[in-house]
Amino acid sequence: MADSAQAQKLVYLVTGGCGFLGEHVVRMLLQQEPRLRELRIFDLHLGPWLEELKTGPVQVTAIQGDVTQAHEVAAAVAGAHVVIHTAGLVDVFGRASPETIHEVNVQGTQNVIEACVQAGTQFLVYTSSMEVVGPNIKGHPFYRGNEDTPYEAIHRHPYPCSKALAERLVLEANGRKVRGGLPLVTCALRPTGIYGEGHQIMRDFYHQGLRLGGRLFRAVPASVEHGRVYVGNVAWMHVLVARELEQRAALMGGQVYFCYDKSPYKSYEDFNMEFLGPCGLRLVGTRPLLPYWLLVFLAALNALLQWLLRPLLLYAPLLNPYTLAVANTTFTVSTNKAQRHFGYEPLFSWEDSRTRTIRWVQAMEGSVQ
Ligand SMILES: NC(=O)C1=CN([C@@H]2O[C@H](COP(=O)(O)OP(=O)(O)OC[C@H]3O[C@@H](n4cnc5c(N)ncnc54)[C@H](O)[C@@H]3O)[C@@H](O)[C@H]2O)C=CC1
Ligand SMILES: C[C@H](CCCC(C)(C)O)[C@H]1CC[C@H]2[C@@H]3[C@H](O)CC4=CC(=O)CC[C@]4(C)[C@H]3CC[C@]12C
Repeated sequence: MADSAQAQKLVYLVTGGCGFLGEHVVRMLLQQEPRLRELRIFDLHLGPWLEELKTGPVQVTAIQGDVTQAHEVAAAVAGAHVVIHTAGLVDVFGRASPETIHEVNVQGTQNVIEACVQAGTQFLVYTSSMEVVGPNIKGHPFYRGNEDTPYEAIHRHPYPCSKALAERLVLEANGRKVRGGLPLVTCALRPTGIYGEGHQIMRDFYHQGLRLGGRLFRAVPASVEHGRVYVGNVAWMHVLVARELEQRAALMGGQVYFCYDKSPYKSYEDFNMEFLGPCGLRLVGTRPLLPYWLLVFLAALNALLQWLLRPLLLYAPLLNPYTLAVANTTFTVSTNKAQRHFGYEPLFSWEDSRTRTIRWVQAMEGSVQ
């Protein structure tokens, strides 16, 4: 794939290319992959920003489609050299049913794999998640762990269950013969909590803080550490993996990689304050304002209300037993596997990542709904 005769010859498909991560992957590919001839962006909802990309040297093809529809996926994959599958239903708040989450995340991924096999597409990069590992339902900490750290991964929530199943499908598909007889080469990337421009939960916290007079109230002890990674670095890692898969198929095929960078380990809330603080918000309390037992009670109450109200309306607050457990469990990654296997170094320093995210939050001020 790398020789110069193939300059500007490659066709890439990015599923979920209009999502938070997907948009960064799309823009990163256009900046960092000189061999691109055509970039296909497949998503349930296409963004208007795609129009501006269509004037460049690379053919940008927007495809409105649904990963649960095998024929739509097959049509999008036909003729592609590489597929980056980021599309997924990211729902830990109970907005979608467990069946829908399974259908999109698991069946959708199976459809992508089958489409690659049928079309003769040899390289598949899958966006998995740290949630495939944990935190588990027992709340065991994962402290500075790497891809080989033993951890009891037990899930009940539909989102991590679906990501774990989908990741397994992708890894098991490595080596399958695609049309033409060559082996499929697959790889799964596991971001920790992604942040950066376009991050919906950061947006929600910002607006909540504004509504509360510039304050947010601490709910999680500062001692609980969370792994976070800048969206630009996650996108860069996808681009690099896609680029290196052919040359290093024997090493990288069937492997998982955590997505990491130099972002500091902090609690979820303290980390968010790195951006929201310079935008005028304050985190009140050095300890959680409410005792943990009360949060557990409120989370359970929210779950009950969600269930009771479901026939009438969708009640999906941030606090539920699952998000409380995740937010209260240390999960941090310390690894250099991506660096060893394909030379990954973060493209954005922590200072750059922080500045970019702050600028994005500040730009929102003018457009507060
Ligand atoms: N946001 C985070 O912190 C993390 C996200 N991930 C994974 O990264 C991937 C991208 O997540 P985000 O960008 O945060 O979410 P997102 O919701 O912003 O993006 C997902 C995209 O997939 C599209 N999509 C959903 N259902 C679809 C369907 N049936 N057919 C076609 N497209 C569909 C959506 O329209 C959206 O554009 C997901 O696979 C998620 O599991 C992994 C770790 C952390
Ligand atoms: C919503 C949580 C923060 C609010 C907690 C409360 C209500 C007590 O104040 C978020 C805390 C941790 C987040 C998750 C984490 O970053 C890992 C994730 C990985 C993914 O693949 C998807 C998203 C998420 C599950 C993320 C979701 C929000 C949190 C639970």
